Amino acid sequence: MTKSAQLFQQARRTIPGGVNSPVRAFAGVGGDPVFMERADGAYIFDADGKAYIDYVGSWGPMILGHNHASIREAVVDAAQRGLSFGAPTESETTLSELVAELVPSMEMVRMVNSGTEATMSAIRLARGYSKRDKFIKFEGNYHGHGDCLLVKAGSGALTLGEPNSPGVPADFAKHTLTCTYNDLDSVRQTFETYPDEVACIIVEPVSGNMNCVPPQPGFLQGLRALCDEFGALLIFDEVMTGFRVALGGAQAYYDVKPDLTTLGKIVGGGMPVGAFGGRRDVMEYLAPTGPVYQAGTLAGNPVAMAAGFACLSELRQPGNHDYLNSVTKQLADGFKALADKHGIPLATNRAGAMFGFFFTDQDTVTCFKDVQQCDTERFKRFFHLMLEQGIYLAPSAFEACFTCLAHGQKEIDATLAAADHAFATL
Ligand SMILES: Cc1ncc(COP(=O)(O)O)c(CN[C@@H](CN)CCC(=O)O)c1O
Repeated sequence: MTKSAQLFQQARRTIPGGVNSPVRAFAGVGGDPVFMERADGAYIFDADGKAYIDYVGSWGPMILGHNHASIREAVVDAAQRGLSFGAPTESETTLSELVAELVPSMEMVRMVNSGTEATMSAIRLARGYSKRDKFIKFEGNYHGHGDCLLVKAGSGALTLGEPNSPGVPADFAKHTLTCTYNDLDSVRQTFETYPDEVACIIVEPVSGNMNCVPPQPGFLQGLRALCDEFGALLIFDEVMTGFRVALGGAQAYYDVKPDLTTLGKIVGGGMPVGAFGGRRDVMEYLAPTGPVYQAGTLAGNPVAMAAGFACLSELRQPGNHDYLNSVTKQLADGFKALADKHGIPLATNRAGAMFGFFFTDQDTVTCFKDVQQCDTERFKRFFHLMLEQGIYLAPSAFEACFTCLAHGQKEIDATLAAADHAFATL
């Protein structure tokens, strides 16, 4: 028995499913999860010492590559002054100012501990500010596990086939209105059905939780116009796309300005950080300046702030996003060319430093229903063929692949060689 298998057997005795987040459990691909022990650059190493080229990157945060010296040194330096004070520190202002500089729509920022906290808080703020109860989300979008958000969610919930999670009272779900991604008519119809009741739209400006599905031309601009027409706030959930699709996020890439933005993952550089922010008049409605309550013991933790600041300071260096885009294009185009070579129907999507591939003969994949028609059984076989060859993809057909600055030509060539073999063997 491998050490990873032993660790999994032991973990399941005290941790549900042996994991602290369901998508890690390999339920979407079958087999047992691989226990990892360390990571460096583009590589992650399992408990048995096997190396993998990593395209999960801790589900997005590791855009510099693992164990980056500037983040590690910042964390060690901050930790030497104490881990947490429960009092304001300069480090929170320093990171908030950097976020506001890189994402100008975020005039004010509140730090939290996860993407889920960011989205649930942003929705509460939008509801409090607008004095409206309903909000619009999209099928296949995932915004964390807040009760009102686990309605036709993507990501883990989709993989586990329980889009409407038990434990969410119907009264919570009834105010969540679900529309079709890339379908502005479905949004207009919903607004017209509830003309003065919709507080906000929350959207992944590039979907990454039904695998990678970018917005069709005009979709995000249309959501902006509909929110303005019906007096709702537009929330971009950039937990995944923030600083990844472009340095300024998907809102910079597509030039659409939301009222609120949620962040996670990269903003913490691998430490537990989420954030939400936006228009000053809206954000000042938040306690203690306003009546909408939100709080957190470890929010703005100085060690985590140091990690996030180091990560963004490094990432913003000139040329980095051009490099990430070129790596992502090479991989997506390479997968497509190799699938064609082997007569495997495959569609690919990409946006900035994220990409996805779908086993389907559809020309395009633009919404949840398109994704549902894809061959997930073929994905499972492909996933394991790649894992055996030392390529660590997201263990779900409904997750995107993430590139990082440590992915060099050697890693790209090795990944495409492994894909060539996997496509030939499918
Ligand atoms: C767009 C978007 N919004 C919110 C979240 C929730 O963030 P967290 O609470 O997991 O930090 C996420 C989390 N993403 C998943 C993977 N797609 C995290 C992985 C996991 O659940 O373990 C997200 O992608």
